Amino acid sequence: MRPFVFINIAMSADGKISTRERRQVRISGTEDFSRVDRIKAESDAIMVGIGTVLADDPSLTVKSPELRAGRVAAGKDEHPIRIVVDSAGRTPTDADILHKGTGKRIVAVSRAAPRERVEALAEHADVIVAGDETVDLAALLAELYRQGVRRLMVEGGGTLIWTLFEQGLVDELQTFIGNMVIGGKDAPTPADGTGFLREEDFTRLRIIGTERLDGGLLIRWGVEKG
Ligand SMILES: NC(=O)C1=CN([C@@H]2O[C@H](COP(=O)(O)OP(=O)(O)OC[C@H]3O[C@@H](n4cnc5c(N)ncnc54)[C@H](O)[C@@H]3O)[C@@H](O)[C@H]2O)C=CC1
Ligand SMILES: Nc1nc(O)c(N)c(N[C@@H]2O[C@H](COP(=O)(O)O)[C@@H](O)[C@H]2O)n1
Repeated sequence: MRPFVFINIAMSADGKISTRERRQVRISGTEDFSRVDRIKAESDAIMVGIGTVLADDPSLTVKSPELRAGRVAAGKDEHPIRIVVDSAGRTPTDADILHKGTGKRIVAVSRAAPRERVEALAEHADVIVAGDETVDLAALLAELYRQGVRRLMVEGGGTLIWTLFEQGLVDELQTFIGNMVIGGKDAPTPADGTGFLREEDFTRLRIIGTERLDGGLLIRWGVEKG
């Protein structure tokens, strides 16, 4: 068993999620950031890859006091569990995700992570070991389910999202398309990694909702199970 896994990603009209220098840029406007805050508050956990932590230093906290209060009234922590997928245990111990806001954090590492890094991270987060060289995502999701996570939001970046699609571990994709062009053949996209080669392997999607926001477009896609 695994949680319901949905991805939320903001990309430019030309399909980039940041600049070629991997510098975080504002693609969403206030309307989309409010929506992101809502779907974050509705999730049990929120997950990013180590590339996103190193590039953006996100806190992944719920920003609205009303949404945080709603979670507490429902008997939950103020913020969803925050998870970093980090094979080698490279998360900086002063990263915002480990310090901003209350509640549980998880760093998922592989068995190849140096012991001193695991020990340092264990002072700030629960450490889950899954996989030999890279984090075994299916095993991680099974463990999260065992710990009570039923709804998991994935915020990026492109490498983690690609692997989740490659392994058939995604149920829904929410793509916000902002009204700008970023350009650059090396700028990250929503699903990087190696990509599929054969048409029969492509992940097939169906539109389950659309909405105009911030001069751009939100598309919600369901993943066709085949
Ligand atoms: N516009 C948006 O909504 C968002 C944009 N971003 C952007 O994405 C970029 C970061 O993306 P990436 O560099 O691709 O990093 P990423 O956040 O996808 O992390 C990838 C890293 O996770 C680790 N990892 C461990 N096990 C793994 C597994 N089984 N599968 C995949 N990865 C595994 C590896 O070290 C891998 O290099 C930044 O430029 C950031 O600004 C990130 C989040 C949201
Ligand atoms: N939804 C969305 N729109 C954008 O325009 C973005 N640049 C991002 N980036 C993601 O948001 C994270 C920031 O989280 P905190 O505000 O620190 O909680 C960042 O790391 C990206 O994952 N997202």
